[in-house]
Amino acid sequence: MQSLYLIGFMGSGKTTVAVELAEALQIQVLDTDQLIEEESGKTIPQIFSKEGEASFRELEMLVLKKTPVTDTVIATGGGIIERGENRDWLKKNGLVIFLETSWDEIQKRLIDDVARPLWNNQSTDKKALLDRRVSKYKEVSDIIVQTDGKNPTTIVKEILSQM
Ligand SMILES: Nc1ncnc2c1ncn2[C@@H]1O[C@H](COP(=O)(O)OP(=O)(O)OP(=O)(O)O)[C@@H](O)[C@H]1O
Ligand SMILES: O=C(O)C1=C[C@@H](O)[C@@H](O)[C@H](O)C1
Ligand SMILES: [Mg+2]
Repeated sequence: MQSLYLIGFMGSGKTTVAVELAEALQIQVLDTDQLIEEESGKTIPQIFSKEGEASFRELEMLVLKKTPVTDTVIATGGGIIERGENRDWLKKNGLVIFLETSWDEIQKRLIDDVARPLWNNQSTDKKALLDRRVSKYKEVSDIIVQTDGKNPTTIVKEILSQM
């Protein structure tokens, strides 16, 4: 089967849901953020602080294009859709699932987060970033699941019912 790519904003649950979806389908799971950290030998906050966001986006594109296009669930980073090249690649190669999550819900989920450099950057307007990205997530998605107030098991069931 075609690989399943989970997309959505920080805190939408891509990493969490990917594990459970892969388990349900009995296929492997990958996460582009984890692959970037493994390949670079650095954490995401280190890459952002030492090399900058542009360098992170370059690594992210290279990692995305190396992901297996069959039999895998792949959690992506929240900004994977920022590059047109990535959007084109996702549309061509994957079954893309958008975990749509409201601003209020995202704020609740990430209240204690310290690992997401953009979330923790006081000069970034996160609400504006979400608003700007929503149309890009929708542009590439084959399936959209609303996640507010639902647990990962329910979200997985809804994904499977739409496949
Ligand atoms: N459906 C859910 N309901 C409540 N909390 C959730 C749900 N899904 C994930 N969470 C929690 O929200 C936080 C963020 O989840 P997760 O890391 O899976 O998001 P993500 O979409 O992978 O974010 P990122 O884009 O930064 O990688 C975690 O603390 C996780 O436990
Ligand atoms: O939304 C984003 O731009 C990001 C989300 C995370 O998954 C990581 O990819 C990184 O922290 C950037
Ligand atoms: Mg994640």
